[in-house]
Amino acid sequence: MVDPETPAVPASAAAEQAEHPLAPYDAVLLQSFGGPEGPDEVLPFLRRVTAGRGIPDERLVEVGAHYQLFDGVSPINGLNRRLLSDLATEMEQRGCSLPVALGNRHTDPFVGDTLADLAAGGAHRVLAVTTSAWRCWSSCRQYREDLAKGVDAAGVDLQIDKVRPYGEHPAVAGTWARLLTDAVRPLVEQGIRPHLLFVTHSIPESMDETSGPGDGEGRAYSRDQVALARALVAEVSTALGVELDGGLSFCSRSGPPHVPWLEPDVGDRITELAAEGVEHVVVAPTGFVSDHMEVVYDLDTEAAETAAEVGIGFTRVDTPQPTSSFVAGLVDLMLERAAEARGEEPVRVTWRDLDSHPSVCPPGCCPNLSTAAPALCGQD
Ligand SMILES: CC1=C(CCC(=O)O)c2cc3nc(cc4[nH]c(cc5[nH]c(cc1n2)c(C)c5CCC(=O)O)c(CCC(=O)O)c4C)C(CCC(=O)O)=C3C
Ligand SMILES: [Fe+2]
Repeated sequence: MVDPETPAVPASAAAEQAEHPLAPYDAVLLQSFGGPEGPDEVLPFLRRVTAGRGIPDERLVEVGAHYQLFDGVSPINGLNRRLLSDLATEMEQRGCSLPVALGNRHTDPFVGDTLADLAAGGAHRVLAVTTSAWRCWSSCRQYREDLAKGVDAAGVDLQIDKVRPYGEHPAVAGTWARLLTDAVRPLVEQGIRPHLLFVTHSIPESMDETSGPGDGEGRAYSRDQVALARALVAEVSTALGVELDGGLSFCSRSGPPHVPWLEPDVGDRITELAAEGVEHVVVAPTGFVSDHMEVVYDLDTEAAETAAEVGIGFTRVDTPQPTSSFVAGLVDLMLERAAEARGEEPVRVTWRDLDSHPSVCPPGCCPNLSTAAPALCGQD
């Protein structure tokens, strides 16, 4: 019997919404850095990235030349478009489809424009997922500042949360373990004992020292990544039944020479390893989830050249992003964050015994050392 008082659609729609696995969110923002996609886009991009940052002009010319080697095209935007579509497919297959859109800091589509679009499409609560997995101002809080600026610029009323920093999640750490083991296995089978050289983006010492919660020990950026490097060395050694050696190094230093940045530089480290008698390096850019200019230039071009010069073998491990374990893992992280937003206490999965970190950044987390700026998704 049909009750004429009962609206047929709204009630079931409401029930369906309440049961949506990603509730309370109604849209997902994939948040990234952006990169140029043609020769004419390089300089404007570099000017935007370095505006007010005291990067010497020589460095801009040098970095511009790296991009021009690839016809001015960074791999980052294309890979992000692919990730967007992979995420949409995975979300659909797992019954948690929502609008999902890309918003960049430095190239179109910019975060503010994307947030305006999502709001115009009816979104109220947005879940942000950055393409940067680690904790420091540049890799975490600056994205939170982008959200605050974006909401302001768009003039929209959106509540935004973000997934926790996720370098230790199986999406990243577990995927690296598999990719690295697969890269090392054939070498070990040939009797080679490669050195496992992990690489992340260098940052100023001061940014590393202040990374992590304000009341913590600092150095969250380098400590988390050293912890991953150690766990991966142990994992690959066990998996292949050999005792391998390895450690973390850094690429893409910029800024004035008198300002200390994290070291050793990957090229210097390769030279040192060759002098120590190492015959092969396997380079895993664990600081990045996908190929960026830093990976295709600083590693595949420059570091590979250094290895050839000093006469040692060089293998670069693929980055996690195109794998199904990475894409599925990001969706797991989104579901975890949604459960937290509903007041549940989901298990925080991490790879091996690596530590996880809060989804809502604690006060003073990864401060902006030049100009304090409002940021979303934190307690301050
Ligand atoms: C920690 C970190 C990440 C990882 C986290 C994340 O992914 O966000 C990252 C990512 C990226 N950095 C990128 C490009 C650049 N970064 C620069 C400058 C800087 N990066 C820094 C740090 C980081 N950067 C820092 C402390 C500076 C100094 C000036 C400043 O404090 O801002 C400059 C200026 C020229 C130069 O000095 O090299 C460029 C062109 C691209 C795009 C690549 C592409 O096109 O494929 C991506 C993904
Ligand atoms: Fe950078």
